[in-house]
Amino acid sequence: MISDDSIVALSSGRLPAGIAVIRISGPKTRFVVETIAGGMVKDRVATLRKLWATDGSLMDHGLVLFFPGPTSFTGEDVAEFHVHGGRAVAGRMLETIAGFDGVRHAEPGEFTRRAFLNGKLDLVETEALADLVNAETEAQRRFAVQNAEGAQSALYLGWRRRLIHARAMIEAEIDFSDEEDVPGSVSDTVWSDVRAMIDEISRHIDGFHAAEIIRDGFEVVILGAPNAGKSSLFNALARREAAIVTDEPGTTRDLLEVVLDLNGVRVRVTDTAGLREAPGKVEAIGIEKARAKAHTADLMLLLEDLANPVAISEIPADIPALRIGTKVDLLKDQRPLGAYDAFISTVEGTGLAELLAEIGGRAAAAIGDVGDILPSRLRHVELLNETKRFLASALSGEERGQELRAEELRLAADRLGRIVGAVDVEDLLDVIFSQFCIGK
Ligand SMILES: Nc1nc2c(ncn2[C@@H]2O[C@H](COP(=O)(O)OP(=O)(O)OP(=O)(O)O)[C@@H](O)[C@H]2O)c(=O)[nH]1
Repeated sequence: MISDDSIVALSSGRLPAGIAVIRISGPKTRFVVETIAGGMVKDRVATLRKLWATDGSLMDHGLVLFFPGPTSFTGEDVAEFHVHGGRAVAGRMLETIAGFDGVRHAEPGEFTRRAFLNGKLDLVETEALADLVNAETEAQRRFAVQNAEGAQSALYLGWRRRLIHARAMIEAEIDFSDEEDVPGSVSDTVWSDVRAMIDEISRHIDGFHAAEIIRDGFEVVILGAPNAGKSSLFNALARREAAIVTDEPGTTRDLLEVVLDLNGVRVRVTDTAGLREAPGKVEAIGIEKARAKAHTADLMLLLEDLANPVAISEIPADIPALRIGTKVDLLKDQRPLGAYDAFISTVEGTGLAELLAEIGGRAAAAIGDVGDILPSRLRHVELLNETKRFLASALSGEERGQELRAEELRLAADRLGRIVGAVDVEDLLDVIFSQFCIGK
């Protein structure tokens, strides 16, 4: 599909910078290059040219690259101008190019949208490309790059192919059921493959939590009685870990969050209000929030002041926890009573590096092998669950007859097709492309 209009945008980052890359895609690309660069350049070869405005004045001196469609990123003619990364230079270039008849400024994600519409990328690869552009940690980058290269799509398309094959076999069996030469075992083979596929899809869906951790972070919640030393530990973790990704705003007064990058894995640590029978209303709300937050944790750090141990109650039993004895410096020669997983002193710095290593190890274990192919969006999980439901229904529906079972296989394959965008996805496009920045 070739668009009528051409689009232009600044495709590189914030200015000023060493170089700014201005990209144009669409039918007017060739004409714009000829006009601005004083003639065409060789396909796919970087060429240094003087760049002229339409009034004949010199705008800059830069590299020009021309990628003829359909073998370009968008599938259309595409050109890039690599100019000096000053605001005025980029501004003048953009204004000049967008001033050509039939050329306009691009919407966010519009280059990628054209690539999708021209069959250069499927929907899952498009989502992975958005993840790659937004990746902040090494795990996020590794996860996104393999999916952008098509690993996740290949898995879904593989299942879809097997289902299409299964359906063809069942339909052949229906058509030739009177004839002697269709062996009865065909149907057995088909249904045992469908059963195997249900297991494979279930295992794949189980990996979604790992994908969520890669993307949103491993959730660590610090809990303990008032004065147990929670805020001191929180501050120490925030300061000790050099690679803080962001200090996320939007946290409430009583839940404070810091985001760490531990060996390439995003880890979110939340400090909570001290747990006790609250005397006041405001504190009671804070304590409620702390308890609610504990339920969403991947790991709880349960802090107890060794000099004044107060065990905390009503902690979720099914969430992994580390029981941590704090203020170990105050103990001097006494031995701590009770079983603790770690001892720390934020005053002397004892035990903090070990604790960080333990948290980092657990976060890494939670995401498993980054090479695993996981569903990366809730959208994928929902469609995979529908696929599974149709398959389970087809598998157990012997009494309904082969025609209906074959139809359920078709519906299952259709859901897989929707994940990669091979079937009917118009309604999703605006949502997906709004995740991109302008120029991508
Ligand atoms: N000696 C010693 N004192 C500590 C240590 N950690 C914290 N404290 C002190 O213990 C007191 C309480 O520390 P916080 O970190 O504010 O404790 P908290 O659990 O956040 O307290 P709330 O906000 O009331 O829930 C402060 O006076 C700290 O200076 C430590 O490792 N050693």
